[in-house]
Amino acid sequence: MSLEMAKKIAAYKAVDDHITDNLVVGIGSGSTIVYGVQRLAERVISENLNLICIPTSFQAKQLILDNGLILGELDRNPTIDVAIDGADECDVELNCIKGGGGCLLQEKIVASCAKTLIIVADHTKNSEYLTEKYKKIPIEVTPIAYIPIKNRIESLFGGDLKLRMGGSAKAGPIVTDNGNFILDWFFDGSPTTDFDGINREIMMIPGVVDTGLFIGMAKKAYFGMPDGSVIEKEI
Ligand SMILES: O=C(CO)[C@H](O)[C@H](O)COP(=O)(O)O
Repeated sequence: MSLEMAKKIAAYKAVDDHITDNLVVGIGSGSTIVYGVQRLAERVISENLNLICIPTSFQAKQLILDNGLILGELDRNPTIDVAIDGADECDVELNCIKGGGGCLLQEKIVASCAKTLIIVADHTKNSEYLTEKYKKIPIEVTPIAYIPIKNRIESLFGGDLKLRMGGSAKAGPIVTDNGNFILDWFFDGSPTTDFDGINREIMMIPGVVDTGLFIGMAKKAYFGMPDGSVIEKEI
């Protein structure tokens, strides 16, 4: 089974297991959630569900609108029943690295407002510990502070921070939905690395807006497997 199909079966199962009528639903960002929104839209039509969807990015907002779902906002719906989102890596305790798509800030805000955060991913994201396979931790920063933050993190913890560039699609650095930069921290952790402590220290550095370390936030993860099965991990 292709990676795309693995993403799809994970997202479909998560939506089928967790979505019922009259919920406020957080909609994540990335390629896997696209299938989740497809399934939501199918079920809204076939079961006449009443759902309000809260986006985690410009992409998520467009997905909600393009699929004919009801767009909500945190001002009106600050409590979210269930948020469904992808991840770049997810460890045995369901701690995650997110932000590969550059949307980590709104993703973390929405996750923090959700009673339940569900992760949907293909099997390549399922790890023992963070940075086992995915070797970078995205950090959203205020543009004027990116060099001091880079220097500070490198001297505190080592590794190498690189400003995420737009490549051929954009000259210069990418700018997030919130007008910030992303520093990708290339860092090799181990099963004993204290990512919770590291996250807390990084969050204290002036100019850091948020990190892609989602510690203790997810309750359940669905991983689509090459054989067509879906592995479920729950805390
Ligand atoms: O955190 C994210 C975006 O900021 C995504 O959820 C993460 O990158 C996973 O994306 P995909 O579903 O494409 O693998």
